[in-house]
Amino acid sequence: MTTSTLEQTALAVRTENLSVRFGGVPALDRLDLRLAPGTIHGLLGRNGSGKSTLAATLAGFRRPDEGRVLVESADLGTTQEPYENAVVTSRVCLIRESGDLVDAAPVKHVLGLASSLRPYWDDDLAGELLDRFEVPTGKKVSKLSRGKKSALGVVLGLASRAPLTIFDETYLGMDVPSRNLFYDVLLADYAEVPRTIVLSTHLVAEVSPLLEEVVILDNGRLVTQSPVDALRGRGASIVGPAAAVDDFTAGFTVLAEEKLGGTKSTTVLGDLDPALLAQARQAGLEVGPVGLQDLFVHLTAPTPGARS
Ligand SMILES: Nc1ncnc2c1ncn2[C@@H]1O[C@H](COP(=O)(O)OP(=O)(O)OP(=O)(O)O)[C@@H](O)[C@H]1O
Repeated sequence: MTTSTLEQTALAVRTENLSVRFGGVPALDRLDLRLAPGTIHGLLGRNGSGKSTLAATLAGFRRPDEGRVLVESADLGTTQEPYENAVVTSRVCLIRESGDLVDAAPVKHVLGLASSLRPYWDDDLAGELLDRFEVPTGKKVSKLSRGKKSALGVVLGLASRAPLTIFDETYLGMDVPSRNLFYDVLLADYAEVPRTIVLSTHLVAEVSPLLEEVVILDNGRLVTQSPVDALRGRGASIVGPAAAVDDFTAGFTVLAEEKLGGTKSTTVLGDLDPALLAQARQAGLEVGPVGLQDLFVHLTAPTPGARS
């Protein structure tokens, strides 16, 4: 399969009024989302916000209680729903933290199964990644450490080259060097074979450099969906002499503050117009975009009376 053919297959996803309930309690509450094809999306939310439920529903593992999930691609022809739809599910790869791996099976068999089931599977990539993550292919899955199980999940997800690939906290079990390797290989392979990728996580600071668009959930509801740049433009970080920073940021909603000696960095919410930017420069202050993590914490902060 050539790269241009693969570009034709990148799946666009949308949800309409999507709700999923457990025992009558909504885990997803009337979500209207759009995931652009050929884009790396961050699916962000605090614990219990509905990320895994959404990931499973997008992948066709769950039937919506209300509303629907719709996917389309240039080569699919028609818009289709993933649930109980083999044509769509062969194009979607969901890798969960649990791994969904048969513990008794040797790693080699898991790879053989993936290669036979996944139409876009790339054996060379799988081999290269297994080497780089040092996953022992002769062992049974049950004998792998947590980190190596996660690495195997990452290999399965990337080598599947599925038009919609979803990593649901897959890499949590991996140590920092392995996670960094994951981010590097993900970006490199995405550049080679563009597809729709969803990274579900609460490690916001760590994954933010990879993301092009984000969906933020809170208590099953959509807080915001936005390109990362637009989101980061919703605030600013002001750095400079502490007193000057305090003067300048008085009256703004402060998201975060950090002080080192006489220098302070304050992150504020709000649009800084050109006049304010000029004023900041005159006061010797540096103005940068807001960190995604600061915005995330602000946007998902508990509000009095909110459902727990
Ligand atoms: N199988 C289930 N049975 C009952 N309730 C469930 C089930 N799965 C999820 N829930 C509930 O649905 C809500 C959303 O859970 P979900 O696992 O989707 O959130 P999450 O954002 O992935 O959380 P985390 O970051 O902690 O993994 C939670 O209130 C959770 O308790």
